[in-house]
Amino acid sequence: MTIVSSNGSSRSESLNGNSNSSNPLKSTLLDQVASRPDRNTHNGKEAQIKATSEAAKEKMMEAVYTMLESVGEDPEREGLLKTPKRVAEAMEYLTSGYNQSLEDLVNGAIFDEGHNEMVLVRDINFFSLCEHHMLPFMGRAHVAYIPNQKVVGLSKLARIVEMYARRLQVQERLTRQIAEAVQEILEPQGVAVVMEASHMCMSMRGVQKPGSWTVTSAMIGSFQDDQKTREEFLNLIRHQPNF
Ligand SMILES: Nc1nc2c(ncn2[C@@H]2O[C@H](COP(=O)(O)OP(=O)(O)OP(=O)(O)O)[C@@H](O)[C@H]2O)c(=O)[nH]1
Ligand SMILES: [Zn+2]
Repeated sequence: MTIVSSNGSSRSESLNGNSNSSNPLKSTLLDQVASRPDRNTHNGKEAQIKATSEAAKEKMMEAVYTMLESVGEDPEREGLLKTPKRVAEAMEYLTSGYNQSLEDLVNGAIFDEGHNEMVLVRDINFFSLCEHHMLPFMGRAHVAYIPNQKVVGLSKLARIVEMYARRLQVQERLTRQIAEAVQEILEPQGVAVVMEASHMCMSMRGVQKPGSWTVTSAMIGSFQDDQKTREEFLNLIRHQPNF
């Protein structure tokens, strides 16, 4: 369920899971992943995910040069001479999540601890780009899971957020991809992800509502099926730490 709150005013308490809780978890997830590729399909085929090549970088620089001309600037003036290169490098970094894989990122940091209580990493800052305007949206992610004996290195949860955020995204898909990735690597009893973000395409332009923020959630397994577990998670992400 997605909650959109304008100017921080009306954050709802009722983050419910979606309606497919009766299906076997694994096959449901596989179906969901298959029907929700990282990038839009093109002519029915999934786009190839590959590292930015030198040729691609050159094309990006040419495009920036053209944009500078198109806004009436002189791309040859001193202050703008290096701008196409800078923008191309910035874009390469901001979309670097396309070149990462879950396997490399986790790097085997999965430990059999026999721990079965909730693990939550809160307030993971993230920056992403919306796929509609290629403008930033940024905020905080909260990622929790209830282990099934196995736990993952804590930093890996933040790295998963980072990998999917460094792509062209919509917030709902980003939230779901993070939850599915944790499900895939750990097969835990449940996963919950909440993301709170502010979209520059709604602040700097368009509807121009600075201060509005969007909350999205993805709940899997026990977080979806058990209201108490979900409430415990929601209370924990609201709790103010004393340090
Ligand atoms: N659901 C969702 N929508 C998003 C996200 N990021 C941007 N958008 C929206 O994508 C929509 C694109 O709408 P369009 O009408 O095609 O584009 P537009 O004319 O630029 O729309 P406005 O932003 O309303 O000016 C806008 O409503 C954006 O607010 C996101 O992460 N999730
Ligand atoms: Zn946008």
